[in-house]
Amino acid sequence: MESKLPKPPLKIGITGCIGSGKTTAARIFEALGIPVYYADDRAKWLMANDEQLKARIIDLFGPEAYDSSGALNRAHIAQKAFSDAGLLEQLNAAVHPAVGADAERWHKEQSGVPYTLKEAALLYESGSFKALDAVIVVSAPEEVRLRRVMQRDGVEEEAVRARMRKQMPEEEKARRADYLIQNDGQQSIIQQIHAIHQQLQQRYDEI
Ligand SMILES: CC(C)(COP(=O)(O)OP(=O)(O)OC[C@H]1O[C@@H](n2cnc3c(N)ncnc32)[C@H](O)[C@@H]1O)[C@@H](O)C(=O)NCCC(=O)NCCS
Ligand SMILES: Nc1ncnc2c1ncn2[C@@H]1O[C@H](COP(=O)(O)OP(=O)(O)OP(=O)(O)O)[C@@H](O)[C@H]1O
Repeated sequence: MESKLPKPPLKIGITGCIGSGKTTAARIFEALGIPVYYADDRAKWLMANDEQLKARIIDLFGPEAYDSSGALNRAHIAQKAFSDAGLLEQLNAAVHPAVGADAERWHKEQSGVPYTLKEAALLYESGSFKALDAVIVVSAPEEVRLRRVMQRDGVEEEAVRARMRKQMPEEEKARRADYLIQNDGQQSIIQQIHAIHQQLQQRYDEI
């Protein structure tokens, strides 16, 4: 007898430059019932809990990379990594494959939904977009992004610009996007997200 397995969900990514609003947008998709993998958060969890990754981070950043309770010293790592291109490259090379494998495991556990979302700042830069069916890019002008992050994190302009310099330019991401959300503060992202959600549901139905 022919058995019909339920179709696995599509793998969709959501990305954008620092402060574009990708986490804000991902939370709205989550409210529509879509499971979201938050790569930045998960990366930090893995960096604090995966013994092999921890050993590599101590190699790169010294024992100060963790405090006495074993928590990740984000400020120490950020200060060193974003001012030393070689070190950032080595950090990325250690963290990105671990996150990629973890995201794959997570996706396999999801069912009964038309698609899942992987929210990550560096989907294009890390190459992990290749494992996805489509990518949504959240876009906002640089000055808006800068202001939002300075306000959200209480940091100086230069700290944000140091991260901006390590990311693919906004225009390039927008050009590559399968779906684009404009989050310049002028147009409603809720309507845009709703429209993309419907298109993705349709895409799943047509597989
Ligand atoms: C340096 C760390 C500890 C700083 O932590 P912090 O809480 O301040 O930032 P968080 O991880 O939440 O990232 C905030 C934003 O910074 C930018 N950013 C983070 N890592 C990178 C990177 N490797 N390259 C460029 N931009 C980055 C992104 O826009 C990201 O959304 C952390 O960012 C890190 O470990 N980064 C390297 C691993 C990585 O690439 N993680 C992100 C995706 S898997
Ligand atoms: N349309 C908007 N109007 C006003 N504030 C917004 C809007 N979108 C996002 N923000 C605010 O801007 C800040 C950055 O948004 P968010 O954290 O979602 O960006 P992100 O792309 O995930 O950033 P990062 O790359 O640092 O992880 C947050 O404080 C968020 O509340």
